[in-house]
Amino acid sequence: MNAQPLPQAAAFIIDLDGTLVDTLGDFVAVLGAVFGELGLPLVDRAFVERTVGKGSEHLIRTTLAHVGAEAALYDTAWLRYQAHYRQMNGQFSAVYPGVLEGLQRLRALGRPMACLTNKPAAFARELLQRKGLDGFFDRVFGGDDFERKKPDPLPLIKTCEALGVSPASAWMIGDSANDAAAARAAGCTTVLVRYGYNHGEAIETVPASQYLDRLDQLQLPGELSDCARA
Ligand SMILES: O=C(O)COP(=O)(O)O
Ligand SMILES: [Mg+2]
Repeated sequence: MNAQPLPQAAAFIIDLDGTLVDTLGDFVAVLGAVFGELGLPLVDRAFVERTVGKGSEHLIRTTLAHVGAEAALYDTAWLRYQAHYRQMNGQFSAVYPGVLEGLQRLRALGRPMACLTNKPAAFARELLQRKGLDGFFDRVFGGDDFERKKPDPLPLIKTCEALGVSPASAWMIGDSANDAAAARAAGCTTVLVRYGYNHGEAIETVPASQYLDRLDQLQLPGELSDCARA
């Protein structure tokens, strides 16, 4: 139970991978294609699931290190990764149950909405469009739009600025400790989904105001019961 009343949500900022779309299949397919071309061992799905969420550069570097490849292969791997990702983006991905309904409900509230991901912005915009989710967002920002990525608060602070709201009145909905750390440091309210990728850790180890099994189960102030609050 939390004695502090939850702030009203003046804006919603929502993560992409692991929150709106299950993109693990895309990451596994793209890494498989790149590592196959480079003659490197392939990594399994569980490894990729633990490693996504901190941007493509981090994923490639960590995967190269994991298979014992030379770090000097990074530049080639990054170029091949982008080429394959462009081809496969969204092909092995699915929108999570409850996302469409949840976004429709939030959109109907008439408050500004942004998608904020560590994925490169071009891939993020293309994926949202391919999955029919682009129309819900006033702004979409990716990992290469700002100087630093989540868990740094900068992307959230800049997104709030772009939406014209203060961080203290914005709600960040994500799937990982990365999202929560950025939200906490920016001063946003944190909501976490239980079904995404939290670096191999149980999501409820990460402090949040609400944990959701589906996006359409988000409870807004006025609807919140004490037990729904962390
Ligand atoms: O690491 C990525 O590429 C994407 O991560 P995010 O959408 O969960 O921020
Ligand atoms: Mg995520």
